Amino acid sequence: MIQVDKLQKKYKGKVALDIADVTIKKQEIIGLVGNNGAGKTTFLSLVLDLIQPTEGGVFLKDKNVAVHEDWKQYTGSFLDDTFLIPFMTSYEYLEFISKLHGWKKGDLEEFLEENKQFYGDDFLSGKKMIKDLSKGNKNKTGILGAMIGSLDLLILDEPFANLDPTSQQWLRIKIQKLAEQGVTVIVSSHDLQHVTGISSRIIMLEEGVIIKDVANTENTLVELESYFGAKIQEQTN
Ligand SMILES: Nc1ncnc2c1ncn2[C@@H]1O[C@H](COP(=O)(O)OP(=O)(O)OP(=O)(O)O)[C@@H](O)[C@H]1O
Repeated sequence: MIQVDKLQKKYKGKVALDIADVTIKKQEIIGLVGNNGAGKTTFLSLVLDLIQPTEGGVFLKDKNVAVHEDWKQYTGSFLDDTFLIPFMTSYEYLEFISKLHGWKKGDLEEFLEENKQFYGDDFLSGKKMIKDLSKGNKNKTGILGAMIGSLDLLILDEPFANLDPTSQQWLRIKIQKLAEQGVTVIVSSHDLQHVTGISSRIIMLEEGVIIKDVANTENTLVELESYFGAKIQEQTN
């Protein structure tokens, strides 16, 4: 599904990301972890062709994302508020995205009915523009927008942040269901509980380099917590 080939991104000569080679298979749920500045968003931005690599490339279904556009048809993503349209209501935004994917009104209504536990009654029927929504409801709008279309790949940056506990649980179940249906998922998160709760594989970045790439097992959460905990010791010593 995803092939990363000698991917490097430098900002003013300083390496932000340097990944020699990574393959992500269909239906994997990748939990991308790492401290602030580790390179997670840089990696996701390169996969989504939002920034240009200094070297190498990302291939989705064997096609370089920087050269071909096919991947846009089957890739849903939400990295941050810049993906939203601030002067639209949530419904207008989702309707806009659904039209881009060739959905009819009935398709959107069905999608909303299927996912209605994720949003409150007044969330989609309200007249509030996205710019006036709470941070959590903005995130819900972006996450729902990312799930519209014939998804083969879903990419979410910090999706659990600002969501209430019920919505966080809903999202965990939803991501796992999507993977069961054949979707490949990459979730970047600082929330180790959530990320190990859903992922099949954990990739850890540090200073732009992959330092861990392991199957997620029952011990992974404890291992990650002790790894990041040890950083405090290193900093205080
Ligand atoms: N536009 C930019 N110009 C210069 N440096 C940048 C730019 N974007 C990112 N960087 C640098 O690249 C490195 C990786 O940043 P990135 O945002 O990918 O990290 P991250 O793991 O997503 O961090 P966080 O957890 O804080 O979101 C950091 O050193 C950051 O300062």
